[in-house]
Amino acid sequence: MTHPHSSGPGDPPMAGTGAPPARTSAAFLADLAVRALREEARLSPKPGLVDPRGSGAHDDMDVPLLLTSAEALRSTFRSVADAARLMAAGAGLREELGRLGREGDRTMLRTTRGVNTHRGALWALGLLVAAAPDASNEREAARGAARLAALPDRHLPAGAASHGERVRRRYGVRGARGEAEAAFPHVVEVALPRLRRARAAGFAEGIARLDALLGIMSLLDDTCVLHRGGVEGLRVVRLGAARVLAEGGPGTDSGHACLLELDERLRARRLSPGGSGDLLAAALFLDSVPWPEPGARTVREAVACGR
Ligand SMILES: CC(C)(COP(=O)(O)OP(=O)(O)OC[C@H]1O[C@@H](n2cnc3c(N)ncnc32)[C@H](O)[C@@H]1O)[C@@H](O)C(=O)NCCC(=O)NCCS
Ligand SMILES: Nc1ncnc2c1ncn2[C@@H]1O[C@H](COP(=O)(O)OP(=O)(O)OP(=O)(O)O)[C@@H](O)[C@H]1O
Repeated sequence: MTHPHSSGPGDPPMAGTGAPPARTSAAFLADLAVRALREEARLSPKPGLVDPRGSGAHDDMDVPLLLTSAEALRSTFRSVADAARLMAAGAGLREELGRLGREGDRTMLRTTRGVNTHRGALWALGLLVAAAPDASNEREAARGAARLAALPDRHLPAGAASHGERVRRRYGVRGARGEAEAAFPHVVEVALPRLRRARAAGFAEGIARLDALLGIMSLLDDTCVLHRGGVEGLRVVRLGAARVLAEGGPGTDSGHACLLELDERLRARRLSPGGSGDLLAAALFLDSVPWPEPGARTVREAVACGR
């Protein structure tokens, strides 16, 4: 039996006023990235994550804060897309993206008064926004993003170790950088196929997105979870998500009940699968890019009208 309760896409077709910008313009790509963040935030019920029902496993975030943060990052995504248009995909662009990403991080923290709402999402979406115009499909975009991620950034500050850095050293996982350098396998091989399979099976969009999120959660070495709950916490998240899927997924009554149980468990243990939330947003972004018809070479070339 299918389950009707879940909220999904909530945005009108295109933000802004007047005529839509050219399909590859920086403003357009930034809009797709911000929209992906908004749609991830509004999707419900997400286990352990912030959603319209509340703060999930967090005590410093809610949906309005995520939406404000997403909007504040619009200009960063726009600058990222502009830089990618003007510079060849090499070391210079990598360093410029690093600079813009760190500036975006500061904008986020200023906007949220110090709360890390979107660090991981900015990293993933920033790289994908930079790579999308020179790709003809989502797989190529992920590979372009991986090439950028793997280039050295001489200006990366040596400062205090991040949570991710500590977790990587302690548990030997590769975290957000590893996911990008591997061309976002949890986005391209897990989330997008699940999204499409669930849609093709007739599930509502919100169910398809939850199914994609659970698919990521069941497999990802999420440094947010490892930081808060260690290996045992990661086991709870991964097995819990796999169980929801084994019960029939979020679109069935038993899968839905199992999902709500998992949500309670994650909230009680303060386990937030933030990395999975980021990668769902990355999948929604790639899913929304108007890739050219087969035969045309890239998004950029497919659209004659320039930026
Ligand atoms: C790579 C980043 C995310 C730092 O990662 P690090 O693990 O050291 O830091 P931190 O723990 O603070 O954040 C990592 C975030 O990634 C997400 N995440 C966690 N695990 C994973 C995973 N396995 N896969 C993907 N994302 C994950 C979570 O949201 C987490 O909060 C990034 O902030 C960075 O280095 N930025 C530099 C600016 C830059 O180069 N930007 C380029 C694009 S604009
Ligand atoms: N819906 C969501 N709810 C909460 N976090 C999300 C959501 N979507 C994505 N995230 C990601 O989760 C990360 C926040 O996780 P978290 O608060 O655990 O990080 P932290 O600041 O490193 O750790 P801590 O809060 O334990 O000090 C952000 O980088 C963000 O990109």
